[in-house]
Amino acid sequence: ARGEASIAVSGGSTPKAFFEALSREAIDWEKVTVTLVDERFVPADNPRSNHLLVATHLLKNAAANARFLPLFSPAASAEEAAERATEAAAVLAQPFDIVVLGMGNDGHTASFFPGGNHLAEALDLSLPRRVMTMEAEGAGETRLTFSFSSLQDARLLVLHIEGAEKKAVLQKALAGTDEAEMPVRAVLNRAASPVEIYWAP
Ligand SMILES: O=C(O)[C@H](O)[C@@H](O)[C@H](O)[C@H](O)COP(=O)(O)O
Repeated sequence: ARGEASIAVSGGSTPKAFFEALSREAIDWEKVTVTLVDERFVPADNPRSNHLLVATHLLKNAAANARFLPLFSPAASAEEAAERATEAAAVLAQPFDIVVLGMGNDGHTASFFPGGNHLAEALDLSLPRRVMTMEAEGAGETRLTFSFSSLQDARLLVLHIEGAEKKAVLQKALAGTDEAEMPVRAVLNRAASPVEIYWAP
């Protein structure tokens, strides 16, 4: 419809089967830009890299022709890499056509972790679309993440989760409003776009 499309996907273990299936979809992938909701601040050859995950499971078959916009770059600091990613992402039409979020058992989504050093800022809708850094107890390495303002008005906003434990975590998130405790609540309660929840056993 617009001659191009963008999709921001999450990393972690949940999306692998989804990526494998999507990679075989016969669409005009050369008009699609794939990017990441968030990334670990590691190079693409590091097993913790979400770029590596997407390259392995999605950017192949029909989807090999898609454009990919990484968040990581070998900058002197995560902050510098975040600034570069923000500039690179600015060429994409806004809002994202599709955003696919995961959720951790601690109620994080993207890299919006409970206790994250930039969590309040990340969830502040008065701040512009950007890629920013995040550090938190449960995050492992420093993260690069799109802000909530970048993600919350996607034309299609999806929360993709699997298993009984995450179903219980989702129920707990839906039962409360404290976003510092469970940052996924920002998506569930304040996103401009309706959230389509896909749960598999
Ligand atoms: O970089 C990441 O890890 C993801 O973006 C993160 O937000 C993920 O969606 C959740 O941690 C769920 O991960 P699992 O699918 O592995 O449970």
